[in-house]
Amino acid sequence: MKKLIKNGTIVTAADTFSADLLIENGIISAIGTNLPAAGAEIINAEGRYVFPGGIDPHTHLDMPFCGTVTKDDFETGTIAAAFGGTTTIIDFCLTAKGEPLKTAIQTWHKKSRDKAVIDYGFHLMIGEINEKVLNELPQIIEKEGITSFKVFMAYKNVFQADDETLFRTLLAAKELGALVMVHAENGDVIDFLTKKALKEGKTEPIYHALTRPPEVEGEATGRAAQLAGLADSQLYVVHVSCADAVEKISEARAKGFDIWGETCPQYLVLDESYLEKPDFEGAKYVWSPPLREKWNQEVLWNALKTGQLQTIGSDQCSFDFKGQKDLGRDDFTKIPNGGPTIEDRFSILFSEGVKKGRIDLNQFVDITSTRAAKLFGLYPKKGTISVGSDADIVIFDPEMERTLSAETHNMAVDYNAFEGMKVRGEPVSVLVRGEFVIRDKKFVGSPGSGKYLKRAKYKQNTSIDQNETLSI
Ligand SMILES: NC(=O)NCCC(=O)O
Ligand SMILES: [Zn+2]
Ligand SMILES: [Zn+2]
Repeated sequence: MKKLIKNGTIVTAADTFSADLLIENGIISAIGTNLPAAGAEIINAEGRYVFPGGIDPHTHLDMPFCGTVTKDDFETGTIAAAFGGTTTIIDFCLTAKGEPLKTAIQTWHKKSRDKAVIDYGFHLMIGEINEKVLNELPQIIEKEGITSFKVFMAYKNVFQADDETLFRTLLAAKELGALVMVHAENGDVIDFLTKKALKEGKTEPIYHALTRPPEVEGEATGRAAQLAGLADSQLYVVHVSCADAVEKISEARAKGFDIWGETCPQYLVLDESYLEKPDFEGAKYVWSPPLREKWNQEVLWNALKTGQLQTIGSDQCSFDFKGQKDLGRDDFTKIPNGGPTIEDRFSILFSEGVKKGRIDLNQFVDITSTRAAKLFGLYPKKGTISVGSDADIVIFDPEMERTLSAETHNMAVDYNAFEGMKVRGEPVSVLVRGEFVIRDKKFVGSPGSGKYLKRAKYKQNTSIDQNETLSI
């Protein structure tokens, strides 16, 4: 059905202006005033911002990890994402050594197909590089439209890949048109430090942070950047948590390397002291990389403002406190790493970023949506408000207040990492391809309505201006 969003303030990464928006067949068909209203449902957005739907480029839904499986699956996770103003996610498809990549992708399709309520794509984990993998990659790009690969430099004996694998992945990605993402922490050094800590009887959650100091993130970030430079390839560093890593990304960018960085809401507003909460509550705040000393937060905000970091991913990877985080009560290395963040990514960035003057409104849109669309081959179908784009829209009340809490959140987990935090600015209604998924703060979507997105290839050094229309 035709819809006309009237009287709102449209905000893109480049502009802020008052105009109406006509939606036909799921696409934005006109932007302007005095648009033809005949037969259209009128939606009044007076006093509200009209943003392009958020794109969360970093989620782990229904993912086996640390001896358990993340609590949120593609249904609960995408419903929560939609409440939070996100209309597209890109989830990490795990692979296993020796198993065809295609099998892993089929598993991820099965997990998501009948459940997602918003659109979604996959990044593909690369754990090994051999002839079989190299033969499969071109088809994965062409047929599946998966144009980003993920290499873990940490989680020794689980996901960690060696430098040869990373380097060869960078070379393959350059040739094939994919973006290489890295979890940049030195897994070997962490392995040594964690074993040493346990030997010394240090078992509490805080030792998770103390055995993964900023230097191990800075070192791995610098190493990955150098290898990307040597391969003349492209690199995206996920979940940047500290000044050491920002510095390495900035240095590499200053040399002209094609390098991008993402941070996450938890690193912007939480700090290392949370891991010291009594009664094992610190386990709720176990992320890798870990939360850092508070002063790092302003470094991250400043990097977003100045463009040294370009995106915000939730790194949604939720585990219940009871029954899952509990696994590590006597040994911090057994605490499942990750937390519930998919729902609050957008609001935290708006409230703490725009409302506190750390970033402006257009930067907010760029960081939460447009830049990820450009980097991951979705622009301009996704990530902006323009004629011909998918009508993925967030109608946002900039003054509405909410207190983040497990009692009211829509994620499936039994705690909220930001419990008690007050945010100002909230999505009121959210549309995906012209259909309401959230309407006046109520879920009205349906599981399985989310569409799998085949993504365009990465174009080196041009992603910022990548402007072609995609036929997906
Ligand atoms: N970040 C985290 O602690 N958990 C999710 C997996 C990952 O991204 O490393
Ligand atoms: Zn990671
Ligand atoms: Zn992650």
